[in-house]
Amino acid sequence: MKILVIGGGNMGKTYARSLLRAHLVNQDDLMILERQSDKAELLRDEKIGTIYTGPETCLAAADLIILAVKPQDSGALFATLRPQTDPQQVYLSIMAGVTIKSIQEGLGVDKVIRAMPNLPAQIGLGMTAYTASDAVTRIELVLVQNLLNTTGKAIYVDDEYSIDATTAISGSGPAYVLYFMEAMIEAATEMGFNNSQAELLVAQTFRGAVELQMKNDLTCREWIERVSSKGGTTEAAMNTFRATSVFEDIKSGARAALERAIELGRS
Ligand SMILES: NC(=O)C1=CN([C@@H]2O[C@H](COP(=O)(O)OP(=O)(O)OC[C@H]3O[C@@H](n4cnc5c(N)ncnc54)[C@H](O)[C@@H]3O)[C@@H](O)[C@H]2O)C=CC1
Ligand SMILES: O=C(O)[C@@H]1CCC=N1
Repeated sequence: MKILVIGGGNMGKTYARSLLRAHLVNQDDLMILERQSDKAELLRDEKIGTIYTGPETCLAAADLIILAVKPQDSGALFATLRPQTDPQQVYLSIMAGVTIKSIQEGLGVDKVIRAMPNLPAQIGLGMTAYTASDAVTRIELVLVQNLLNTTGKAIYVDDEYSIDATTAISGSGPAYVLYFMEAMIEAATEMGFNNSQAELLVAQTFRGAVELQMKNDLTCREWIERVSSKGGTTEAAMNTFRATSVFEDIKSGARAALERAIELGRS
């Protein structure tokens, strides 16, 4: 099976590297199409498959095509691919917002899987949700599931609204978490730690809290209670947080991401 990744940016490279690392494909069967020649040149140095800057020779040779360009670039991409697409090909899109219907219409194909991964896929700790058009066979779906599993965990969802909602939670979510980390790192440096001490204190705290939450069946609130001593320091911090709208603000941010995903699907 030959795989073509279109878009050699953050996510396209992540998929190419994961597929090779997991031995799901070998160098000879992996192609990357990256329109920017300077980026294409850097990709060639990485030895992650054969690199192309135009679709002419690579598209027809591919059985599975991963669409990893920005949603705003999808219309122009579809126009260049459409004359050479083949209905037997399976298209896996990771573009935020772009609907299965618009991919089918834009490319003149039926077999489309829409997935929403996230950046930790780079280190095998990604979270992906995916769904598929009716034309995708069970075997093709399992194949793509195996591919997604090389980047972390993956769940199948029934509808595209859930893909947009996944975008708002786990797709964009790493940025929310890193923003919280950034604030804590800044607080630590203001308290006198140097940058690397501050980063270690904060990163290890996040790692520990996440592992606790994932390995045990307590809720976040129950864990917060276990950290908080009556009249202690955590309580002082939590009371300050609760006196502000930070909790609701985080939810508003996630909702704004959902609205934007839906909007991207309309444009
Ligand atoms: N960055 C992230 O954390 C996540 C991104 N996504 C989705 O993944 C997609 C890619 O995102 P990134 O990798 O971050 O973007 P990026 O900007 O790093 O990479 C996109 C690449 O596509 C190339 N490209 C654009 N049009 C092209 C064309 N017609 N032919 C060939 N190459 C073309 C660009 O030159 C660029 O190198 C987006 O649709 C985004 O919604 C999904 C989940 C997480
Ligand atoms: O910000 C974005 O639009 C993409 C989708 C999820 C993460 N990055």
